[in-house]
Amino acid sequence: MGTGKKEKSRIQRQGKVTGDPKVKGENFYRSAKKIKALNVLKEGKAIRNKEGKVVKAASYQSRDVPTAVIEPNRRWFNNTRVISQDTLTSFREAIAEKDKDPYSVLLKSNKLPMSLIRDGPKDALKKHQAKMTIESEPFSQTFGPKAQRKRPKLSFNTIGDLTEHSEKSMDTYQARLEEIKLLSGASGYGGGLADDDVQEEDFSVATAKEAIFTKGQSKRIWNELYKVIDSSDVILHVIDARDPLGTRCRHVEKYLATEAPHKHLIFVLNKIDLVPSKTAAAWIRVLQKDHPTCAMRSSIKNPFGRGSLIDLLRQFSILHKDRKQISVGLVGYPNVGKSSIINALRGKPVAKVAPIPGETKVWQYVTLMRRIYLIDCPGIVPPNQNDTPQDLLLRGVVRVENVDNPEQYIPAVLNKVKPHHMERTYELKGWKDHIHFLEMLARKGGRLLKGGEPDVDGVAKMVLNDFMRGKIPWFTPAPEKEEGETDTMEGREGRYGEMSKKRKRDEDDSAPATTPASAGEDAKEEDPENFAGFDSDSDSEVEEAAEEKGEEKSTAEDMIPLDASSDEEEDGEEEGSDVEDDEEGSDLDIEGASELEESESEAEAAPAPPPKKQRRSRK
Ligand SMILES: Nc1nc2c(ncn2[C@@H]2O[C@H](COP(=O)(O)OP(=O)(O)OP(=O)(O)O)[C@@H](O)[C@H]2O)c(=O)[nH]1
Repeated sequence: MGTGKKEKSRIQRQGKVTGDPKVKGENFYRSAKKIKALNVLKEGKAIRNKEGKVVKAASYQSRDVPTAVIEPNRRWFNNTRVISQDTLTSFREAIAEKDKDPYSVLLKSNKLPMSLIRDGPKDALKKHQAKMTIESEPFSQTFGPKAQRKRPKLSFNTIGDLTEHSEKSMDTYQARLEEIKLLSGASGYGGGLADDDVQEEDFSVATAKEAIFTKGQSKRIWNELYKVIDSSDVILHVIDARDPLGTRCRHVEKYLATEAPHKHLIFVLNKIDLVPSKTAAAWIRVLQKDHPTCAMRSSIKNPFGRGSLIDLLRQFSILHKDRKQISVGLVGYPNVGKSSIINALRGKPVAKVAPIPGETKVWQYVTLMRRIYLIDCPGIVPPNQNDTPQDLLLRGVVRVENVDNPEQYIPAVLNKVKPHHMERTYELKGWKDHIHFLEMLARKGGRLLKGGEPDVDGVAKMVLNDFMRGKIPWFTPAPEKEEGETDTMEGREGRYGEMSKKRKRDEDDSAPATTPASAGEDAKEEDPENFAGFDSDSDSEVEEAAEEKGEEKSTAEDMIPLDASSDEEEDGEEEGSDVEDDEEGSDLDIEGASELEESESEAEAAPAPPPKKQRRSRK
């Protein structure tokens, strides 16, 4: 016997005609619904009185709720797990420990009850209590003569007072705005800012700054940053090894921790060839407490740390196997070497590198491997009221040629660099103050103005450039070691580092070395394997020379605007990059945005992320 359909066709086939509905097949079995309906009929009809009114309703007509005990069952609450308080506590502790550890990654955190872990029982209780207070406080306690709640102190009682107050504060605000505009050089809007731009600026800073000291703070640059962060799965925060705290951008760290905790943040301590290896190691120790940290010397010919960084990125790409590719964004202060890292990783000049800040104008994509894309971001400077122009200048944020009275920053340079390093670098001795130093230097180099006056301004700019480009050795010592930490700064006296013996020997024997290569020798001496120093024809030197000659610097020849349709270009013939030999494949391409829509001078001190839909996303 088959199913209804089969049975029907069998009957038809055999030519049997049957009127018997009981034959197995269609309608043979009664459904549960039908059985229920039949049972209702069995239970009898309603009892009616003589007049035909219902005295006792039939069971199917009754509206009484039947008394029944339902056995409780955990399965009612779908997808729940019941665990004891102890298990919850130990789970909470274990996960919180993993969550804090920068070296472990919590994948699929959305499947874990993270609110239980993050808020903790006490916080949750407090929140609940606060809510309850608001909800349960009776009207009489809140308002009226017996009110217990404190009244807010308002300086006005009527709506008229309020209007007057707001008008007054608007007037003072405008007056203050005018005053700051005058002080900041944007007076009469002759500072090159359009009327609207000036309106947009946040002049809440306590001290007026020259416009050039707001570089890297414009709304456009911060929009670029948020675009890069949005599009990246891994963020490489590039830090200058000479001033790790100064070039550490805590704003980005905080933003990632609160807004995008699923993105991986890695510190890359760049330019380690310019600091002694022990200092680099000490800073790595400090930084890696917060996030995984890699050390880099970004040179195409002689890089350091390239292999381990590529390995790390590969691990992240394996971690996100489900994705077609991962994007790695490089962010950080201007001139810390973001583009140089990209070039070092690729093993050839693909991104524009220059010894001047603000060379990268817009974000650009570079393919490292088939599954790993790199995104270069323009240098950003988090606005900080405590940062003086001097701090910003010495961090390399500002282009020295644009600075007025550069000699005013020389005392800070002399303060940061050990005197004998200055003496060796410039072969000078016995200056009384910074002006005397500049005059001596100008006379020595024959940099004289009309009438034999020393060109103090020009020499001061040269010294500032030498300071920023690593020609003058300097670095910030790492904080004191904690108990149990082995690496020390022994043998180094004072606040700032000593030159290595080898460098001293070299310089005794020959002319003073004033190149980054020589600064790199410090590290080389201490750890010859790791810190081989830049070659004499290193990037910075080549570029500097090119800059002096007015030549074009190394750039990506084939910069394609981001919006351009060619998303992936095959470029498998390049040499010198073992990245290309990656088993993943070798489709290498570069994309860059060439158009620069807005002027960078539009400084805005509030780098809040724009709404996501406004950011230009590549995805
Ligand atoms: N000595 C040394 N110099 C480096 C290193 N990395 C970069 N530089 C130099 O630092 C300067 C700035 O490098 P860039 O790669 O242009 O820096 P950036 O962060 O991209 O700068 P922006 O375009 O302003 O964002 C260049 O002169 C590089 O040669 C390094 O590891 N060691």
